[in-house]
Amino acid sequence: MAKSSTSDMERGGCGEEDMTIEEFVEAQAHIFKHTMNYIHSTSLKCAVELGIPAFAGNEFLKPWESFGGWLKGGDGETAFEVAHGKNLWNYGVENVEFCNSFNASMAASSRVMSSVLVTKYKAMFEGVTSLVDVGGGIGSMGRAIAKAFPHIKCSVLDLPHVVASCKGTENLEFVAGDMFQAIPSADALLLKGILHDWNDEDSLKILKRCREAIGSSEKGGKLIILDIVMDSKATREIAELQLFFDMLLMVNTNGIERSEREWEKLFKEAGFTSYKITSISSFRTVIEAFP
Ligand SMILES: C[S@@+](CC[C@H](N)C(=O)[O-])C[C@H]1O[C@@H](n2cnc3c(N)ncnc32)[C@H](O)[C@@H]1O
Repeated sequence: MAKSSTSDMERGGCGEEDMTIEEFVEAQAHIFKHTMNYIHSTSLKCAVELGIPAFAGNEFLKPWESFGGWLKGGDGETAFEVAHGKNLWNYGVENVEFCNSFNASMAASSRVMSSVLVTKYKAMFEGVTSLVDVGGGIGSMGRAIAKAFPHIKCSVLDLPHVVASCKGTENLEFVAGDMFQAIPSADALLLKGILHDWNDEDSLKILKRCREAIGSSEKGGKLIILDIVMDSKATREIAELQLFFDMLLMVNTNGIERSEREWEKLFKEAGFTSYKITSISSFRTVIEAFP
């Protein structure tokens, strides 16, 4: 769910034509409460996999106070920006403790997911000799792939302040950069929890850079995207959890959780011709996209 224009929101927005903003916020609060109950009832491992600890700090609670005003058309691209004066990624440049704690939570989530990916779904890496983890944080996923597949040359691309003190290994290197500007060429690009952080316009820019980066791969190249695919047939609990993440993204990053139809549209516009969806848990999905 992305922020609609003010007039859209005032008309009810978000496909709920006769909902007022107050009713909308109330409905979101309801989902939030149920989701918290669900998370409480799941294992710690599940909460870590979902990256929940990353969103439990004060920095992520404060934007909710600005949420109502922001929805009504307040300044700032996100409620996070209203609360902190900067977007999430720029805020991390100067707030080292916050940045470290966010990166550590993401790394913990990637540790849980990578162990499943490199064992149960190792076929996805067949024929791959080089891979870039785009927005790969401090390299938890990259390290697991480099270790499991020593023949794959792995790179982790992230913002300079994130990778500044990360050390590589024989087949793992860290690249400081901006995925909107350039992505190193490779047979495969992995994007975990990246595209859902951005609206369609920005996601398309990233996908076009990805398309360029795999363009010269002799093997044809592919993207391995780990994100959510919103599913209208999901159980109520899972649907609420997915909507909860959709709200977290709307409040903090101007991102969106997408349905298959929305993913497909983005892939087509970015020059990908086919894709394959594999559900790896009740909540998370891998989408392989091919040029
Ligand atoms: C939600 S985190 C996901 C991290 C990692 N993929 C994972 O799941 O553990 C998003 C990542 O994108 C990075 N990022 C944000 N803007 C970026 C940019 N312009 N270029 C490269 N990385 C960026 C952030 O620093 C952060 O590490």
